[in-house]
Amino acid sequence: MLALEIKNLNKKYEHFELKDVSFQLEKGYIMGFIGANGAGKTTTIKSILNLIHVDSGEIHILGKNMATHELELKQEIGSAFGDINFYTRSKIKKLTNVIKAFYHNWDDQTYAKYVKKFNLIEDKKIAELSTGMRVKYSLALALSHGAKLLILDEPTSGLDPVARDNLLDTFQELVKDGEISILFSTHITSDLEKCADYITYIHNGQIINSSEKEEFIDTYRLLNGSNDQLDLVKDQLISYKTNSFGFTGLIHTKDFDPSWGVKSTVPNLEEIMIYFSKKEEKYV
Ligand SMILES: Nc1ncnc2c1ncn2[C@@H]1O[C@H](COP(=O)(O)OP(=O)(O)OP(=O)(O)O)[C@@H](O)[C@H]1O
Repeated sequence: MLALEIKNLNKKYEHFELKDVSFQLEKGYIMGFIGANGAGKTTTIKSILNLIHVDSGEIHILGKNMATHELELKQEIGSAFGDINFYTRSKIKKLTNVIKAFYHNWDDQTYAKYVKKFNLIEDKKIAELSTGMRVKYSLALALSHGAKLLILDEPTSGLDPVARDNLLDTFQELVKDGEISILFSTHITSDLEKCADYITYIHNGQIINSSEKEEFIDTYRLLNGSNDQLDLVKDQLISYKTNSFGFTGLIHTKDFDPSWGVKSTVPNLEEIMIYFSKKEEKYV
């Protein structure tokens, strides 16, 4: 079953456009949503949650159309935005009491369990919480109302390495039973190397690749060669950089011909993102 299916999403701003964004997330898995600053991650996430009006496209969550089942589906979705400060002067305890009234499946025991697990102090005001605590509080709320799909916008940005690692462990624990699915955006590629099952990569408002992590990486090769070899392969490269020894460039595996005799390695996610960002300035 699909936890999330996005079909041909289009949204135009004056200087930016989401173009035919489509991807899907299988239930019980973690998908990392990556892209450079301004690539369209938050716009996509807000579109999924119906927080902004889209020009066209369809969102299906747990098999139901978001446009026609929004109220019902909001019960099943938990979301967190790394940078949103909501009701900052309220204490956790008070805010929880307001929020829980909106959810049919709210469970006080589950909430108490996560407050303890995440070391949340209920007498603290939201303004007093660290970035990591805010994300954890959002997660505690989502899990206490039985959310089956977590949509998290940069939940790990602003966290120190230890807090990030803990949060990623929590994500893996949450999906273990196959009931909960997580879509989270990030530009920290090591987060994905650690815990994502699937990766969706957005670049300039368009989905470049959405696939299982190993398959995603296997789509590309990094080539290293001399300047003479560069002349041979240039046209096939996504982009390349030159240095005093020759060149390094990214290529689609399907376009790579071993008979060229050019050294090839498997890139990491960071290298893939870097060379895609150079695509527009190809032949620099
Ligand atoms: N309300 C808006 N009106 C006009 N343009 C907007 C609006 N919201 C976002 N944009 C533009 O859309 C583009 C994509 O922004 P978005 O926030 O989706 O990127 P992002 O991938 O989440 O980036 P980051 O990693 O920096 O958070 C940016 O160029 C941004 O300026």
